[in-house]
Amino acid sequence: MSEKFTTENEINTELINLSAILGLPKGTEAFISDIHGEYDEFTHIMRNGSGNTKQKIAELFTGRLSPNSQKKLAFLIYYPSEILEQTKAKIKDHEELIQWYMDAFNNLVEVLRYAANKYTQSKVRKAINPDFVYITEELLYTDTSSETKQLSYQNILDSIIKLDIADKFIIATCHSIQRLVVDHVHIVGDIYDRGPHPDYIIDYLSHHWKNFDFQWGNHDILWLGSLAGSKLCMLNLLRICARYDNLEILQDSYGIDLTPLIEFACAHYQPLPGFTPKSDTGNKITAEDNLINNCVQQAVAIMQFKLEGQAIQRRPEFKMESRLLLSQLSPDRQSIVINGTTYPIINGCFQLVDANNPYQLTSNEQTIVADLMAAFAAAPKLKKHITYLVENGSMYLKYNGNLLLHGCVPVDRQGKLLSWHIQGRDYAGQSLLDYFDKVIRQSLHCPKEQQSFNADLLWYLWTGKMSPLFGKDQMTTFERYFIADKTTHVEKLNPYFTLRQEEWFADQLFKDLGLGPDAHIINGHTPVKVGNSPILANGKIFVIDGGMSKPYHKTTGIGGYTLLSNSYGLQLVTHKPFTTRKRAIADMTDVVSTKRIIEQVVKRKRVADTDTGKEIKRQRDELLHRLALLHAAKSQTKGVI
Ligand SMILES: O=P(O)(O)OC[C@H]1O[C@](O)(COP(=O)(O)O)[C@@H](O)[C@@H]1O
Ligand SMILES: [Mn+2]
Repeated sequence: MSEKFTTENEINTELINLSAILGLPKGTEAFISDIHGEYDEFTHIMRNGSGNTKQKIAELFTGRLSPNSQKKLAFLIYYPSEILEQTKAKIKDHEELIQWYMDAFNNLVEVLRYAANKYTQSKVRKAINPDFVYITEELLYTDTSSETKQLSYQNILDSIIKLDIADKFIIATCHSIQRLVVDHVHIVGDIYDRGPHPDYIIDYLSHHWKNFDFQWGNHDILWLGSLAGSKLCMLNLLRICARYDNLEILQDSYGIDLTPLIEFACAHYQPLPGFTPKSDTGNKITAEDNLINNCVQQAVAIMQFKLEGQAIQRRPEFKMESRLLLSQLSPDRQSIVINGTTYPIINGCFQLVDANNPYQLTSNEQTIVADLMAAFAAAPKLKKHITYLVENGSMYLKYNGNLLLHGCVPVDRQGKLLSWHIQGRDYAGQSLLDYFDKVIRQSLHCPKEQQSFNADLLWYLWTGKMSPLFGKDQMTTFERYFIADKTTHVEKLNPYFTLRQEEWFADQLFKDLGLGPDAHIINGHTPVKVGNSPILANGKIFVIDGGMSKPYHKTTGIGGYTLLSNSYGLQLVTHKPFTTRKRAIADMTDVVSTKRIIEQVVKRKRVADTDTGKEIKRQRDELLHRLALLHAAKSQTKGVI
């Protein structure tokens, strides 16, 4: 601002502009979590403004458009290219098509005007395709009550059709509406893993969306960690990619050559039932991919367990000795002793584990891991995406008085903050979150230090007991592969997850974390099962795991939840499971099933009541000060004369 607004006139104009913004209603924030690479489902939610567009259409058109026509209009806004194509294939009569275009223009401009009324004209202009700014503004701000204006409005619409830019205009207007119905998007973690296209999600956000932020999830940490020099993060993500039939993300999207790994895996391992990959797309996995995924998963899991053993021994402060499992195997590898109990081994694949030195990689394994690390570090698109995730993300975020955090704040059974002693200091609550945040940024800044403390700490963030992003006492990956007895698979959640039902606990957390009494905490991470409520602690804590991960639909029974915060309060949106984009368009299935009002404020919230408002007020004070200086200088000059 320092160079701008120097003359009295400029300052006055900006002061008027800022006051106008402060008086506008607060923009709508959407909270989405656990997208897990489900790009189509994620964009479906973004396209429908997390249910907001449908609501705006109903508010505007009930009594004028039938429910079915409202749905058609909504789908035109969500998927303009596809709906245009469908419509043109159906309507053969020219006159009828012209009428369809006219109706579409009018309806879309009306929705755009309604969505835009919360913003300044300059903000709306930024949401309009530059090719159509003039036309759109003419249509948007024309008062059609006068006869001459009506004629000019009609002429514009006629010209759009005659000039053959009707389709382009419709598509651009629909995109502008999509951009305006939600003002700010928060992604509360886990963009990566399991689903096919986290890469598209990052691309989409970087190209289409200005106002958003990420709070990292434990799965995102694996990707950040891989670039920060953690072999363990890389091996974990590779194993998950193979488990979910998604090695393509590495090979095709990020250009990482997995051929040596695949050849190695297929040469040393035979398919085993416990390593059968899960299909995320619903498509049948080919026999060849089945074999590759199965063997790669085994090869990588074994390297992971070996290097985990080394890290646990290297870092006694992590207190993870109970996870040293390879050394607990019987000499014949047919059984294992855990906590004094002997369990038979299933899916055993320990042929490359040296009984005398179980945590040592073979020389082939060492080469494979080193080459993969180098390939990850040299993949430009991966680097770009991860840098984007780091620069626009954080461990947690305080925004408009609320706290956004993927997992939990580690506490004991009484709800007292648990303290972690690391690198000579104690960290708890916010200082623990800040500590991890700092380490992440540092490690990505100097990613070369493999085996470094920071790299190990990133792996700890994935799987350690004091990790706010994981929030469980242990990750039982080994037991889940190799032991049939399900009691060994249990991962105990931190007491936070039970206590967060209680209002007193929420109030206490607000105090501990420096939040106001009207705050909310928004978490992701744990899928909400049917019958359980995502609204906890009397509406002070929300779990909005989007439940988008397809293999998890069985657990949740629904698609998941998102949360909206607008100028009137908070609304919880329930989504039905999403199948495919094609099916969603063909059946016009709006995945939004219900919208529940959680909290309604008596006084509508304005921009002045938000964090942006605070910044604007700061700017206003600076300008007022500048103006006072100008006035003082002026009166001094007058005095001299
Ligand atoms: O369903 P999968 O692929 O076996 O994954 C289970 C593992 O994922 C985790 O739940 C972590 O992932 P989430 O953050 O998605 O919960 C582990 O605690 C668990 O061991
Ligand atoms: Mn998670």
